[in-house]
Amino acid sequence: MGEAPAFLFDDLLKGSDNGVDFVYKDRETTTIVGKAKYVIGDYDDSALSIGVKVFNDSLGMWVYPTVLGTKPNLSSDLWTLPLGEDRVLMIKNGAITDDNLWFLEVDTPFVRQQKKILGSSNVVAWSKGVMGYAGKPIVISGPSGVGKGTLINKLMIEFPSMFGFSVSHTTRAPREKEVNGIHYHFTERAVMEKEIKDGKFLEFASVHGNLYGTSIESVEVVADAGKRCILDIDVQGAKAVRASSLDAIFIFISPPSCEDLEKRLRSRGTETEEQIQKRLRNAKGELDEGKSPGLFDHILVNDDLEACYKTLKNLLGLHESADNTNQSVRKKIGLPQVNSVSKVGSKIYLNSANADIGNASMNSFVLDVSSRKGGAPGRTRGLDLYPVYPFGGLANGFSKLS
Ligand SMILES: Nc1ncnc2c1ncn2[C@@H]1O[C@H](COP(=O)(O)OP(=O)(O)OP(=O)(O)O)[C@@H](O)[C@H]1O
Ligand SMILES: Nc1nc2c(ncn2[C@@H]2O[C@H](COP(=O)(O)O)[C@@H](O)[C@H]2O)c(=O)[nH]1
Repeated sequence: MGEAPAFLFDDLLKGSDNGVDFVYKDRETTTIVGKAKYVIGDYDDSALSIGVKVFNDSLGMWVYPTVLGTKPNLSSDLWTLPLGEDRVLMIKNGAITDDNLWFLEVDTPFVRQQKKILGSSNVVAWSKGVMGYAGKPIVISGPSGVGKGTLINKLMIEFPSMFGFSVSHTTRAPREKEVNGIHYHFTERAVMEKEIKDGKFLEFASVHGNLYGTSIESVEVVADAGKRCILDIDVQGAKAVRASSLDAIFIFISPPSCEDLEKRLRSRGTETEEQIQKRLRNAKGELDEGKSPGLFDHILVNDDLEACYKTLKNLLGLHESADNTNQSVRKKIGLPQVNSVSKVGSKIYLNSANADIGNASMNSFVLDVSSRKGGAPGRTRGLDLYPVYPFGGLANGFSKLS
């Protein structure tokens, strides 16, 4: 039996409180967070996605912020409400299950970090809400040739529906068997630099003379597929991600010796002698940095490949060999057409116009955001949505996420 809502059903039907705003015909909602007023809607006829503008009190004018992350598609039937001091929750009425809950982050650690990078105080970021948890993203780092890619491939082959690879961008030339969009997004330096300036990257670094980076989209694409994201990035990138709001597990792969590392780089046969020397020189610094306190959660020595893979699986909690341990427990329930929204603590009560007091179980929903995790970049996980009877209690057959 669930917890009784701490209010009367009539309050729900009255709707708007706690800063909740609804749009149907006016085409935009207004939500006040702190001292700023955020207007969300489809006020721009030429746009394909939902627009955001902010009333800046100190300037006394409207500003159009840089909007990061995948933007929600247009909808003129929206609810918005503030969630704390750092984000706005947006509910798209009648949208498909995976597109109905969105968070506009206005002052989260990620947004603050991006404001610094972009040198602008007008930055916001969208993050799509998903039910349940997919496991935390995994950052795998270590010197070139240590076997990161080999270990990641083994995971992806054994657990294809659980893991997704974050496809990085790079300015280096493709190797013989590398495919654009699968191994990397191969790109021109000028294009990548422009995209970095536009705030499209979670992290980027100059590695062995080329530019490499993880775009926000590459992490989001994996999260959207309900998979756990694996990032293969260098130590500088790992540091940047550690400093970001991406809640990840950080694993450093170390070689048994520098001689073994050299042998592996040579046996791979993908680099020129000059490039091998450069990678080996850089490896020394990376091996020292790998030991930096607080940076990596786990350090694995990749001596015997099978033994190292087994240790990796154990620390990721993958004791079974079949791909049947999908940690994503996303519940797929659709929302009714919501006609009133009310917020009590971290629970948002959603009611349909068709609510029939006698049989309202499927018309009254609680969206519980108390176990919310993650956020931009990526997705906001850990949401729970369950139908309730108007005077308390969970509807039959549903359990709360715990
Ligand atoms: N434990 C191991 N023992 C021997 N060889 C290994 C081991 N692990 C990986 N290798 C081999 O070492 C070479 C380099 O491995 P891999 O390409 O996976 O390294 P990497 O860390 O991904 O390198 P980069 O950072 O340059 O992409 C490959 O030829 C691979 O087959
Ligand atoms: N900081 C980042 N480092 C990255 C990214 N993608 C890959 N890498 C690292 O670069 C080196 C070299 O890779 P290679 O494919 O040229 O051998 C290696 O250490 C990778 O981990 C990234 O997006 N960001």
